[in-house]
Amino acid sequence: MTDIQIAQAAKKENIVEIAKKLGLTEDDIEQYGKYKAKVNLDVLQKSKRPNGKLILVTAITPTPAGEGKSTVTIGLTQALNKLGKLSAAAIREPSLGPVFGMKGGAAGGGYAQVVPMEDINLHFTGDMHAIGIAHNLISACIDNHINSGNALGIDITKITWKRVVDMNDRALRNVVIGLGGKANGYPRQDSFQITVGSEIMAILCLSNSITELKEKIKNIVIGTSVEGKLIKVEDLHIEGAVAALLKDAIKPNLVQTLENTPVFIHGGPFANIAHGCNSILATKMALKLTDYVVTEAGFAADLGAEKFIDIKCRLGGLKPDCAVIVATVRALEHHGKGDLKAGLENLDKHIDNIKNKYKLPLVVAINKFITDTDEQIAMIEKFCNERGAEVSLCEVWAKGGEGGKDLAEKVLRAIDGNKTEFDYFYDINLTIKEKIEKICKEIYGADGVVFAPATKKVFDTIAAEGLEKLPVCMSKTQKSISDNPALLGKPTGFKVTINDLRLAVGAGFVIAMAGDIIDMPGLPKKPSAEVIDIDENGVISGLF
Ligand SMILES: Nc1ncnc2c1ncn2[C@@H]1O[C@H](COP(=O)(O)OP(=O)(O)O)[C@@H](O)[C@H]1O
Ligand SMILES: O=COP(=O)(O)O
Repeated sequence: MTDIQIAQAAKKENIVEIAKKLGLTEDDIEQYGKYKAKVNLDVLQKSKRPNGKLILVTAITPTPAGEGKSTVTIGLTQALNKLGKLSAAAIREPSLGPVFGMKGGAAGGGYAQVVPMEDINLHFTGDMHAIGIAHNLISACIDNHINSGNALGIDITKITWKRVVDMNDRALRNVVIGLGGKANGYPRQDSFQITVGSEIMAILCLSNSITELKEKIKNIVIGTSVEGKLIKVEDLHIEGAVAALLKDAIKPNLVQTLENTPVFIHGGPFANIAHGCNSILATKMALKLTDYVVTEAGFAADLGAEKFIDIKCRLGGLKPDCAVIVATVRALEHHGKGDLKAGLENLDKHIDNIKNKYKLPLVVAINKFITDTDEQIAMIEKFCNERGAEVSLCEVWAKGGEGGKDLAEKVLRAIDGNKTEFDYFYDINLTIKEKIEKICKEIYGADGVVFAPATKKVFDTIAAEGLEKLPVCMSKTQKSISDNPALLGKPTGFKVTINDLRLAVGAGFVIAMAGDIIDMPGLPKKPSAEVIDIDENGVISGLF
């Protein structure tokens, strides 16, 4: 059976029953049909439970299909519940870009899925659309302000705020707007990014309250004036309207796994162009209501995990208790150019980073595919044992929670035996340049960093505006630990090139654009859109 067939055959429980497992009543949730709900933020104050433990699921450097972080995250929370532990997953909402592109959905796979998967992978509860409209309201107000006399003196060649759409559409990377004469405004170059790369998405994911959400929106920098002054959303007096559009989106969503265990889904930033983690609010809510929260951060440990620690945990006051690194035979063979043993060096680097840089106890989860042989699995297990890394053969895709019990037991032991004192990877008092250099040298293994001439002006602004103490959001390819997609395995002898810096003052970080990373993906030659369909009864097919 395909993922969607398994999901559609699932025996779902009414979302009120799932909420009850968390000690929530119908007054604590706002139902979106029988199987979806939003959870009211006051639950965070009402729950008197001590915080649960936080487990981060990350991965080795993935193939384009992904190596199973969402699948293992969902399977692990299913397994913990099977062991009698009250556990919830906290994951990101899928973007329509990959759903209609190549990668497919992000609701797990096999017998480790969140349901209703077609809702979750399509419009869900509308958060992605709300985030997009909130973002584009700012864009419309910028052009309207300029068209109405430009009292702020916005330099139309230095507007850094783009427009968004939640779709992979390369044709929108560089556009000209305002054509057709005076009645239509004024012509200027503009650009679209995919909604999940929007600073509004980051703000929604990194806010601890609606008050903080509004404050962050006020601080969004949209560009500079002709005198070089930073122009912020508050200068346009629209932060209230932008926040109002997010009145429902700010509330975390509650759904369930195939085994009727609770899952929070909230926010969906990619981890190559953005910080790659689900929201602080959903994670805090899950921690308040359960004993073990399993969350995931996008792509590999050099991207999502680093930003989970240095951005999400730092801004949310969160402390992870254990990390799971998902490894697969196919990805390791990919890194070894067909030679699994050679590809193990990629796993080696990620184990080193998590153990010695992020200082977290870890378990390697071998996400078993039906094509894997016993010899291949044994080779990975032997490598981990020699490395002193705990390892578990994870079969949650094929067996659901039952296939994740060994992993769950090893994670519980790793948490109980954890003696390390968690700390962020870098000192926030370093300069932005020092933070970038520390990440590139120690996490990526670079010999050094080259800053393109275009970054100098931004560094000057960072210094002049007192922004040095912000965290850094590294934006780079997910295909390599370096900034060069062609460098597989554990690259050495390379430098990282920072081509651009962007001020995400609202979200609270500086984005460092490394290599040729772009924030509007394109569709593949054969997009998944060609196989997705709906029948007369409204049954969707082709989603995966
Ligand atoms: N063990 C497995 N066997 C077969 N397919 C799998 C397995 N694990 C994951 N997949 C599939 O691989 C794709 C990526 O899995 P996903 O969990 O979304 O990865 P990630 O979250 O790391 O991107 C999905 O289509 C999923 O169904
Ligand atoms: O941002 C990317 O996330 P995945 O690794 O789940 O595709």
